Amino acid sequence: MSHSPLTRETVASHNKPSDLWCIIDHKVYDLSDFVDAHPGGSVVLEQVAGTDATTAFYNLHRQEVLEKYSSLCIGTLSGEKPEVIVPKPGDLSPVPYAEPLWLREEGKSPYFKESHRKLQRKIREFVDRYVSPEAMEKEKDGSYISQELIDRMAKNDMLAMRLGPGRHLRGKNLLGVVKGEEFDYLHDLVQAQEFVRANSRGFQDGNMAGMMISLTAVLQWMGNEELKQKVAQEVFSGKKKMCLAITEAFAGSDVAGLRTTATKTPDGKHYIVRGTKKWTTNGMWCDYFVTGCRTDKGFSVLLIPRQDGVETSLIKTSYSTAAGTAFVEFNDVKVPVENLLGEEHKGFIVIMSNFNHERFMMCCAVIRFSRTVVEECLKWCNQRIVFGKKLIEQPAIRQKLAKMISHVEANQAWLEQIAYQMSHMSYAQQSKHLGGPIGLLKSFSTRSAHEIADEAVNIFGGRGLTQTGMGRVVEQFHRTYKFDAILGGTEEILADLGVRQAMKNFPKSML
Ligand code: HEM
Repeated sequence: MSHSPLTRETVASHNKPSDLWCIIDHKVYDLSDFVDAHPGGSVVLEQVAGTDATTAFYNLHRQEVLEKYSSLCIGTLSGEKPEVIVPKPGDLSPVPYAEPLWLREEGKSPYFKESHRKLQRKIREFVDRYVSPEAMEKEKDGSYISQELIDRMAKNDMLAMRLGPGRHLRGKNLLGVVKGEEFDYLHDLVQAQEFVRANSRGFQDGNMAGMMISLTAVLQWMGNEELKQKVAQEVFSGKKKMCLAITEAFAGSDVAGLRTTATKTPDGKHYIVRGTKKWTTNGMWCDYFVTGCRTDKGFSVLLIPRQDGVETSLIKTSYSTAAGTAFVEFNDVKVPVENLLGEEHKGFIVIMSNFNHERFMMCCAVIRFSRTVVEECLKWCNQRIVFGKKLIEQPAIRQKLAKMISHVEANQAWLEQIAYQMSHMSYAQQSKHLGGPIGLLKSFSTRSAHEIADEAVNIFGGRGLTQTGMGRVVEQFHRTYKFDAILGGTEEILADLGVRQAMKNFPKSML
């Protein structure tokens, strides 16, 4: 920090490549030692040497660049005040439409009560402080989630919370603001949407998505109570990791086409599992695989611990390898019969039982990520100057934004309504009445994501195709939104499910 008062005149005198200062948002930056390291080159900095470069800077950079390089700042201009809002961990975004309506200062909601608001604040701060920095790093270098973050989440019951409401939360005081017994699907929506704000799609799945879709099967269907408690404790405490291994190269949704076999040993004490699985999220580092197998009279689900004969290799997909997506091979793996989940040959129901929750989580996520893309576009359009005016001043751009905002708000409203219904229905009622609507919402919200990604890239131009800099989030969304359209049931299958379920409940008489 400089000790003498900083004035615009003093800054103007530091206008040479070897002595280069400039002003950004009323703050003075000494760029003399940074000129040669600047990713945008030295020439552009020399062009603004000694001047107020605020407009030029925000036309090309994200605010986070200034936070990263804060050491270059030597002080604030005497008598002036910075105007740019720098968010603190936990803050809501001041950008219109960047938060769902219920979260805005003026926002009311028939659904969200004080405990939802309290939980939202706690999780936002946690994500800003601990999840986002790691997520950005891992998304980039493709390495896996740290044990430190897993431990931190486990300590705060966040792993258990992410399985949704249920008996596993009994007796817990979640983040000190919600009793486990009171945690409903609106709390669930809150936690899911807050975690997505780390804006790292591969890491988002790398952050225990495998556990979210597999441990439920163990809790609900494992017959041996002692083994169930042991495994649940290991996973909720973050000591062991679990994933769901159903899809194969041969078959995805078509379970009848699976080729992994589980054959009982003559003494009836074990199964011998042989086969392969593909696109197993988190498979690279998991200790347990909830695995779909063909048994002699049908389909069965087994909890397979990692052991000799289980091999995992990394599959590179469009998102980061931080998700740990694996090709899994079971080469004559011996599994005790106690590890069977549900009844032998009746495994379909075991797999089906978590579909609604999984898809609901995916809706929460893709709708929240779509909203962030809208926020990015609004910020960019307000910041970017082309043909002498801000992008937002172009009517064609405003049309695009209007469409994107409408998709997000409509989907969020539908999502909240479904979460409310889920909170007031038994598991059986949910299965009967909500499988279709959740399927339709997932299908529709990923179609919306398609529209939003398309418009966002057009708005950002080349930056929407560039993995660093201003368009980073838009580029990533455009590259990865298809994960939500494919995983957990494709758009077509889910749209069809929505209509078929409606027809099942159709009155018998002609209307
Ligand atoms: C404190 C001052 C500055 C810092 C720390 C800084 C840092 C950076 C960084 C990290 C990048 C890489 C892209 C990104 O992450 O956004 C970049 C790119 C760039 N910078 Fe700067 N910069 C500064 C000031 C300026 C100014 C004043 C100008 C121009 C007038 C400028 C022009 C550019 C250009 C043209 C690029 C390439 C951007 C693109 O292709 O989108 N920079 N800068």
